[in-house]
Amino acid sequence: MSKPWDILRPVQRQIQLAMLLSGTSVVLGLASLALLALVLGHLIQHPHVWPWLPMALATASLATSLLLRLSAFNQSHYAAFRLETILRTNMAQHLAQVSLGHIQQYGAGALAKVMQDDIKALHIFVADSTPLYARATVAPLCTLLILVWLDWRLASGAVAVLLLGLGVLGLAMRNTGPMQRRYNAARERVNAAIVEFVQAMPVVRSFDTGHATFSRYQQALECYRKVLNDWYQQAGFTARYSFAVLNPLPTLIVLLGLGGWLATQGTLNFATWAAVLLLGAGMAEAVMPLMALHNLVARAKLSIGRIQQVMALPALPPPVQARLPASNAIDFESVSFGYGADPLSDDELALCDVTFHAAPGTITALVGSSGAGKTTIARLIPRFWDVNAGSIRIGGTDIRDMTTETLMAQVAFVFQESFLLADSVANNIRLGVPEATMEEVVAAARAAQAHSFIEKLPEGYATPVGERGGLLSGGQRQRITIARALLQNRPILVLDEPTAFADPENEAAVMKALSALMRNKTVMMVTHRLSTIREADQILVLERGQLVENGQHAELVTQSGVYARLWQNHEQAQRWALKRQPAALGDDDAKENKR
Ligand SMILES: Nc1ncnc2c1ncn2[C@@H]1O[C@H](COP(=O)(O)OP(=O)(O)OP(=O)(O)O)[C@@H](O)[C@H]1O
Repeated sequence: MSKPWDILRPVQRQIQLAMLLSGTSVVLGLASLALLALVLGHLIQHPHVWPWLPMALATASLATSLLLRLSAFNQSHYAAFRLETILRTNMAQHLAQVSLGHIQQYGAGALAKVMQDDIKALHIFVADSTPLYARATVAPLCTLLILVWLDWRLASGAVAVLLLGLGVLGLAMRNTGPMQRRYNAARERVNAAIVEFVQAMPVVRSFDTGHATFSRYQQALECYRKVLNDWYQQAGFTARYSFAVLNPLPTLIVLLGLGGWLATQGTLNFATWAAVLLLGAGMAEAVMPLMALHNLVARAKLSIGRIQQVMALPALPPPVQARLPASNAIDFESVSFGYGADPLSDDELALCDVTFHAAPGTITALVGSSGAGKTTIARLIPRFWDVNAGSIRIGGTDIRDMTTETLMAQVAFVFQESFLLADSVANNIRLGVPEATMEEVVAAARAAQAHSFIEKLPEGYATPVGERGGLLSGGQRQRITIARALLQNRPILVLDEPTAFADPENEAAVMKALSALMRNKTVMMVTHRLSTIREADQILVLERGQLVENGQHAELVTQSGVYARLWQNHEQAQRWALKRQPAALGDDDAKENKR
């Protein structure tokens, strides 16, 4: 991984310029004070001659100092905006290359937080801290040089106060490393608890009125308060003591006392004394921002670490020589795949030596118990992950030899959870086919059994669907996703439990929509509902990552294998449901009779 500050390289020049401007502004500010001291000395010696030139120079350098300070902040803010844009663009471009599996594993929420909060934190760091850093180092150093040049004895007095303040500051910051880490960890926990509390609210409330997540949030808050308390107790007193020492008053008292004594000894003239007082009073105070900067640097490093972690997510290797598929057939050949660190160890294999052929225009159903590997097969086709052994081919071409664009032009997906953008219904259907006309959108919606409910929405096709489609029901969201896939009209269709979140009323509509979508396509369909796959051209039965049976319903059901068992269970469940119905009716009748 690259060094932390490498991330600032694209705006390095601008940051350097901002620091140079800020440093020069400090020097000019000090020069204006030195000139004022000269004016004072001149007026004491020649009270009737107004020193126009030094006055004019002092005013000019003060004005230039202010202007430079302003433009230093302008530069650092421009650099921050530029850096923010560059990082967000780079990250978005990189994430577009990263396999979907890695993105899923990192977590959408965590990724959004890095893209949003950490890049923003870096923006604030570059905008505010860089000119401040130049000021906090250049100001005390230049002041010291001028003081030594003016009078080394007074300079020693001011340095003594500065060293005392720095010593106390050092004590206050002595344990900041571990403390800072504890503080950051506690802050992260509070943030995570807030996100969990808000995101899980609809689910959690129905179970425990939000009490459990709220108490997790409170615990995180309590831990945060404790860390702050400890930090305050450990460093608070010394920090306040160092602030008291570094403030201008102690330096002023030392310079006044020492200067007064030297003046009475006749070894210090008034003009020099006045200059030292004017310049030296602020010397110790000028280092104070260093403490805040120390914390800001630590926080910026944490943000940079997370940004670099995201940028280090491995991108899918591009094909050496891009090839096109010759047909819409899908072939798995001796595919093995594991999610773990040692993917090919037997314990970690999610798929083991899976081989099958799905002919163009046929429906292949994937069945098996939970965790058997059905979803893994579905997700390997769009390269959520790359296989660890064997190969997957579409139309005879290994999917690793296709560009992402070629692969995506072949395959459309409908997953359990349908993802909708916070946009209008029409634009959600158009996703991936932005040039589609309104007629085409409506035709797709009609075929997906979505037209009639869309028409009843307040603004029809222009109705916003809300964040992640939250204003629609599960079945409605699913039918919009199906309309989207219909419009995309890609020759291969991967369906992963597409009716999982549809209520019984919607399920029939979703199934009807799906049959329109599946027409003339090569379909891979993961499902637990065996009733929906009786007509499939082939059924692949998986058990613990292995393909144990392969055939049509009629033949598989007669073998006394896994499918026959699954089918028996399915039939039993159906009979149980049918038996329950009259019983339930009976219960109601009984209640009715009682009334
Ligand atoms: N992202 C992941 N990271 C690590 N392991 C995973 C991941 N996804 C699935 N697995 C594991 O891989 C195996 C196969 O999972 P898969 O989701 O393919 O099964 P499935 O047959 O679709 O199950 P279900 O019917 O419950 O959805 C399981 O042991 C599962 O725990």
